Amino acid sequence: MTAVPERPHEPRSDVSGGGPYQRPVKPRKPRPPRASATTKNGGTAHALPPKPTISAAAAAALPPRPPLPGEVDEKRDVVDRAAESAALKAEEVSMEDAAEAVAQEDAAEAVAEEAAAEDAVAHESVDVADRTAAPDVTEPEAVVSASVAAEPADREPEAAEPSIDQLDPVSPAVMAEVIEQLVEDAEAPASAAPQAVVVSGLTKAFGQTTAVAGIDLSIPAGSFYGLVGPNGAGKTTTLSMIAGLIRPTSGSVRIDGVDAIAHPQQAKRRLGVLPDRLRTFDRLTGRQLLYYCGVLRELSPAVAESRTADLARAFDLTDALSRPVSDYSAGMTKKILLAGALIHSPRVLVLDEPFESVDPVSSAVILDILETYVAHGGTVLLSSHGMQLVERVCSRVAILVAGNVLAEGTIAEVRGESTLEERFLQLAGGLSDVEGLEWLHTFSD
Ligand SMILES: Nc1ncnc2c1ncn2[C@@H]1O[C@H](COP(=O)(O)OP(=O)(O)OP(=O)(O)O)[C@@H](O)[C@H]1O
Repeated sequence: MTAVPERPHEPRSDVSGGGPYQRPVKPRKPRPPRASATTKNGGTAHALPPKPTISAAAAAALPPRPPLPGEVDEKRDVVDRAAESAALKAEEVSMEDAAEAVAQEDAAEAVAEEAAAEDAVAHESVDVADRTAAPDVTEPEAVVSASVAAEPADREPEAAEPSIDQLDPVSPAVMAEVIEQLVEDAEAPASAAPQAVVVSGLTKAFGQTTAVAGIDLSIPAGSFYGLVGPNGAGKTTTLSMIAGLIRPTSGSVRIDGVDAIAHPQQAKRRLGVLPDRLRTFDRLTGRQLLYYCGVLRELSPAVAESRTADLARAFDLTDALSRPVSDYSAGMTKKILLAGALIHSPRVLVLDEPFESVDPVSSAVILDILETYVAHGGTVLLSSHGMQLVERVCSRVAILVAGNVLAEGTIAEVRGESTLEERFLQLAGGLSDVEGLEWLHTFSD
């Protein structure tokens, strides 16, 4: 609730008893008919007259405007917004405040009537008197009316868009509060970048084995994110939970804002997945496999066929498309499955060891495809044992050891003064003890 500043009342004796009161000389105009309008808070209120007609004495009976925010050296646009907000706040003042404002208007009206009686000008009407008699005078708009009445007589003519000088006065305390909030908003950092994948407290236990021990990860949209760790650290388990291939023991996974556990189908629509173990429908030919990957992801048959040809060309698999996938090499199988993960152009790619077994030429092609995909807003989350590759292509990395995230951040943050590999070795426990293998040097033949 906002208090309207108290306004001193002009004693009537000043007007009628030969005091300093001077009768206004400004000619009064007939009052224009009132129009009805709907207020912002749903009530019906009369629109303000274009310019209130009030005597100079009545105006003098009301206090001067409070200082405007521009006087405290705020930025002009902040001030404009503050003034607008303050005007809105002024509409929200209570009924008592409105009544008080009306009482002040009454005083102004009495002054004007007194002057009119003295003048014996019967045809002159005092505009404010009519307004006070209006039944909706306690509507919030009425407060604004009273405020307008307090404007100095030499104000510029009202424009369609009021200038800052024409805005209604509000309490300095309210104004200060609004300004403070606006300045806070202006200084607040831009909202954080959207996250493609967010996992919280993610845990997976296989019997007595805790593969993933309650990890938190946030993967920004449009980033190339690396998950590294020694064998058995929990990388595949983590990626499998994110991809919806296995159910977490506890914790949550959100894909592009979708709760992947509550709404797995919606989440999976946004994902392209290259699983670790290359289990697939390997009795199908490469062409059939890609076609079915496409139509299962709701592509039309024509689009699925066309993209199959594009991907086969990119991955150098065109000649192999007619052969059963069971006949493919490990690297070829990896590539056809990667093509299958890409065919529906998902927002997020979850790739478990995408470069494992892939020759350098194909690796370069895959990298090129993925970097372009990320440059266009896609997100890649991959696991890899290739520290140099991760260091080169990823923007962020997490080091997972024994189911826990031991380091996470940008590549520079995680590696510090060392290389990523050195940092990895420090966190993963360094080189294992090779003592006890002397027998290996005594050849059996
Ligand atoms: N289906 C399963 N049943 C039982 N234990 C499992 C299963 N899958 C994984 N584990 C165990 O969970 C732990 C993490 O395995 P995971 O495959 O996630 O590790 P990883 O980091 O991917 O290892 P690598 O680098 O060797 O692929 C291991 O101890 C593993 O034995």
